[in-house]
Amino acid sequence: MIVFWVVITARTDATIGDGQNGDLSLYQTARYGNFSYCFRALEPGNYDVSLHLAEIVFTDGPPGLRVFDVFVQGKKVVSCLDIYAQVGANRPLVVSDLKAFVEGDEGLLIRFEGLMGKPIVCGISVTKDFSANTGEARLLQPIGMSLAAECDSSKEENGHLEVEGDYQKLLKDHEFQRKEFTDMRRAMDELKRENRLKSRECQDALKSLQELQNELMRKSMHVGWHIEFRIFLAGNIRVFCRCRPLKSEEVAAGASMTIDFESAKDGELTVMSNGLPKKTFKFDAVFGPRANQADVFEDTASFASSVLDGYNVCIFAYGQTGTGKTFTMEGTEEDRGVNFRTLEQLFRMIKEREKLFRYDVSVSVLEVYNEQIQDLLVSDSQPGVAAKRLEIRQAGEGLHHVPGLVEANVHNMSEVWEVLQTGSNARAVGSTNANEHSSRSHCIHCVMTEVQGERLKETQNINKSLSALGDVISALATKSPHIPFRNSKLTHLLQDSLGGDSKTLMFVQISPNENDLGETICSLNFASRVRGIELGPAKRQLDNAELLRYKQMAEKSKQDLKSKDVQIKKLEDTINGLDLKTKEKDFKYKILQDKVKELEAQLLVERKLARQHVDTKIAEQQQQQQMKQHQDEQIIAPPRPPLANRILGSKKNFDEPVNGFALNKEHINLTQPLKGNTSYKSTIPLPSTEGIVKLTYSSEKENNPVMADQPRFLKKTGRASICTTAKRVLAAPVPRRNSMIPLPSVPSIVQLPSIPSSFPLCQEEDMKEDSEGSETNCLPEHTQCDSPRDIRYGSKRISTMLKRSLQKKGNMKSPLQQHMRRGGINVGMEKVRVSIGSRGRIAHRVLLGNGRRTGMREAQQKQMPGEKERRWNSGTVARTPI
Ligand SMILES: Nc1ncnc2c1ncn2[C@@H]1O[C@H](COP(=O)(O)OP(=O)(O)OP(=O)(O)O)[C@@H](O)[C@H]1O
Repeated sequence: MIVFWVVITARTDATIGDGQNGDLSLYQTARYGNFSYCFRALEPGNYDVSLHLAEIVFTDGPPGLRVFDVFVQGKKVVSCLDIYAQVGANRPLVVSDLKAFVEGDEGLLIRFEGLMGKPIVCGISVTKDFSANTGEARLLQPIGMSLAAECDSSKEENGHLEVEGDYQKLLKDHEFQRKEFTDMRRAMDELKRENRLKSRECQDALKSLQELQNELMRKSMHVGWHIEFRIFLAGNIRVFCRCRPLKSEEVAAGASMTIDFESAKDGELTVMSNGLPKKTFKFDAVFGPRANQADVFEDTASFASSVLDGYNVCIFAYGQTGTGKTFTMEGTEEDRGVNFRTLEQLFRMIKEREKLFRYDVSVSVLEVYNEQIQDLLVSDSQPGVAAKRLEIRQAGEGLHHVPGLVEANVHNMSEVWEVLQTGSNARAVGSTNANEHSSRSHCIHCVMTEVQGERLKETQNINKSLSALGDVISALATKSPHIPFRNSKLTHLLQDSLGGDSKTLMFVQISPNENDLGETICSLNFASRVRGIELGPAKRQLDNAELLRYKQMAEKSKQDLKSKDVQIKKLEDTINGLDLKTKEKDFKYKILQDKVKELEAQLLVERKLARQHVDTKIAEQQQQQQMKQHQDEQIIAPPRPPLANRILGSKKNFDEPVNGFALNKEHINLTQPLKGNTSYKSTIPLPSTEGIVKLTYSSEKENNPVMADQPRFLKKTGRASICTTAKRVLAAPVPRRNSMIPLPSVPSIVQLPSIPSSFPLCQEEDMKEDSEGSETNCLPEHTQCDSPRDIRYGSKRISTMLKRSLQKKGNMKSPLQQHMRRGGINVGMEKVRVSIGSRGRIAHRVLLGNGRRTGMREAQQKQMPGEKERRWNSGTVARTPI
C-alpha cells in the first residue's frame, strides 16, 4: 500500500460550526493523496467524529478502485469496502458515529490512507460527547494537518512505500511540544512556588525590616533621650518658660500680647514691642497661655521619676509676681500642678515596683519667711509660746537638713494632698499691689523618698524668687569659686539640689501683658543665664547607713579573705607534710625492697651450698658403702685379706666407732643373706678419696670458715648407708620430706645407735607438718637399696627432697612473702632463719623496723656449742611463730 503524506495548513472558515455547542468542523480540500488531521485535546474525554467525504471519484470499478481507509486514533474506522459499498459516483459519503477517546492532552489523529488519484474534498466534524462527560465543553483544537506528499516510488519497498517523516515528524513535534509544555508547566509551577517562597521571604523581610525600623526608632528615641538628658545633666539647668493667659481685667483694659507664640517653635520665644520683634530667647521648652497643666507635666515627668532612682531633684518656679508660679507648682483642686502630679507619679511607680522595692515616702512643708524657717505642718503655737526655731544643719557630705522638721509619712495621694493643703493653709499671707494673694514667703515642699536604705530624696518647690537665689544662680553661671548658698535660708536649704550633682528644673513664669514687658525681659534674661549654667553630671546619692553597710561588708570580706588565706596556708602545710611522709614511706619501702632482694640472693647462695653439702654427704655415704662392701667381701672371701686390709684397714678399724657409732657384730650377722652374693661389684664410679676430702673440705670450709685453719683429716660421717643386694624388696613409697637430714640407707643391716635426744631428726614442727600433710621429713623405718642404681636413685631422691624441703621452707618463709603477707614494715625478719649444712652458720639476720626479736636468739644463747652444731647439722629450720 502506498501512503502519501501532504502537509497542508488547517483552515477554519464559516462552516466551522457555531462554536457554542462545542462543535468544530473542518472542511478541507486536498488535491492529492492522503492526509491526516491532528487535534490537540483540551481535556480528555469521548468525542464524536464524523467524516464528510465528497467528490470521491471512483473512476473505475472495483478492480481499479481508488480506495483508502480512515483511521481514528490509529484504529481503522472505515475500510475501502465500506466506502465502495456506500459511495456511488459523485455522491458524497458521510461517515458518522465514529467514537474517539482522547486521554490527557494527547492529540486526536484522523488519518486517511489510500491511493488517491484525484482530488477530494472532505470535512471532519468533531463533537464532544457530552453524554459521557458532564464537564464543561472544551473542544479539540486543530494543531496541524498533513497532506499526502508526492509519491516517491524510489522508496517503494516490497510493494509499499514507507511513510516518510512528516507525520512522524509531526508526532515527534507534538510529543516534543507536549514534553516542552509539561516542562514549561513544571517550570511554571516551580516558578510559582519560588515566587510564593520569595513573596513570603519578602513579607518576612519586610516585617523584620519594620520591626528593625521600630526597634531603631525606639533605640534612637532612647539614645536621643539619653543624649539629651546627659547633655542637660552635664551642662545646664533645664529651663522651661511658661506664660500665663491675659486675665479678664487685662483684656478689659485693652492690654495687648507682647509675646509672639505664633512663630514659637523648638523652644524659641520672641518678645514683641509695638508689634515688632524685640528679642528672641531659647529655652528647653516653652508653654504658651493655651498649654494646660498636663502638657507641662508631660515634659516634667522624667525629672520626677529620677527621684526614685536616687537623684536629688529640684524643681522651682521663678518670675514676676502674679505670673502663675503657684498655679504651675501647686495648681488648683480641679487642675493639679507639678507637685501633685509628681507625687502621683511617684506613687504609681512605687506601686509598679512594689514586688522589687519598698519605698517609704514622707512629706515636709516649711516656709522661709523673713529668713526664718517655719514648719507649716506644726499646728499653731499656743499663745505666749514662741515657735520652735528651726535651723539648717549639714549632717554629712552634701546633706543638708532641718533637724526637728516634721516629716509626714504618706501612703497615697489623698494623704499627700491633705499634707500639702495643711501647709498651704498655714502660710503667711499678706497683700501686695500686684497680687492680693501673693505672699512674701517661700514655701518649700520636701518630699523625702527612702528607697531600701538609700538616702532621702528631696523634691523641693519654690514659688518665689529671691535675690539670693539669683546670686547663687549667677555664681554658678560664672563658675565662681564661691557659691553663696548660705546667703539665705532658701538657697542654703536648696544647696543640695542646686549643687553640682543634682537635677534642676526651673520654670520661668512670665506675663503676656505688654505692660509687664520690662519685668518679662528681665526674667527671660535671667532664665537664659541660668540655662547656661553647668552643674556637672548628676550623681546618685547614697546615704550614710548604706555606706556604713558597704564598709562593713568590705571589712567582712577582708576578714573572710584573711581567714581563707590562713586556711589555705594550713592546707598547704598539711599537703607538704603528707608529701614528706609519702616520700619517707617510699624511701623505706625502697630499702625494704633492697633488703628483700638481698635476702633472696642470700637464700639462693644458701641453697647452692646446701646442695653441695648434700652431694658431699652422698659421696661419703657411697664411699662408706663401698668400704663396707669390701669388708663384707673380706669376710666372705678370706683369700683376699691383703686387698681388704689395704682398702678398708684392719679389723680393728672396722670395729672402731664410725663417727661415734659403733658397728655391732650382731648386726653384721644379720646380713647373712649377703654372704652368697659375692659377685656383686659396684658399678658406681666412686670418686677418689682425695676428691671426697677436697669436696668435703671445701664445703665445710665454705660453711664454716674456722675449719680452714684446722688440720685436714678425712672426715667420716656418723651415718651409714648400706645397700643390700641380698633380697630385693620393693621399697615402700617414701614420702617426700622437707628435712635435710641425711638418710641412713639400710637400717636393717646396720643398726645405728639410738639417736640422742639432742639430735632431732626432725623438729616438732616438721613432724606436725608431716602428720598434717602428705609429705614427711622423718626417716622411713626401713629403707632398702637393692642396687647401686637404687643407691644413686636414693641419692637423687634425697637431693630432690632436700631441694624441695629448701624450696618449701624458702617459699613458706620467704622474707618477701612474709613482708607481703604482713603488709607492714614492722615484721621482724630475724624470725626467719635458714640454716643448712653440718657446719652451717646462722643465716644472715636482718632487723627491720622495730621487729621484735623472738626467743630464738635466747634459745641459741642457751645452747651448748655442740648442740648448736648438731642442731644446724640437722638442717631444720628454726622457726618461731610469727
Ligand atoms: N497658666 C495659667 N492658666 C490659667 N490661669 C493662670 C495661669 N497662670 C496663672 N494663672 C492665674 O493667675 C493668677 C496668679 O497666679 P499665681 O498666684 O499662681 O501667681 P504667683 O506667681 O504665684 O503669684 P505670687 O508671686 O504673688 O504668689 C491665679 O489666679 C492663677 O489662677
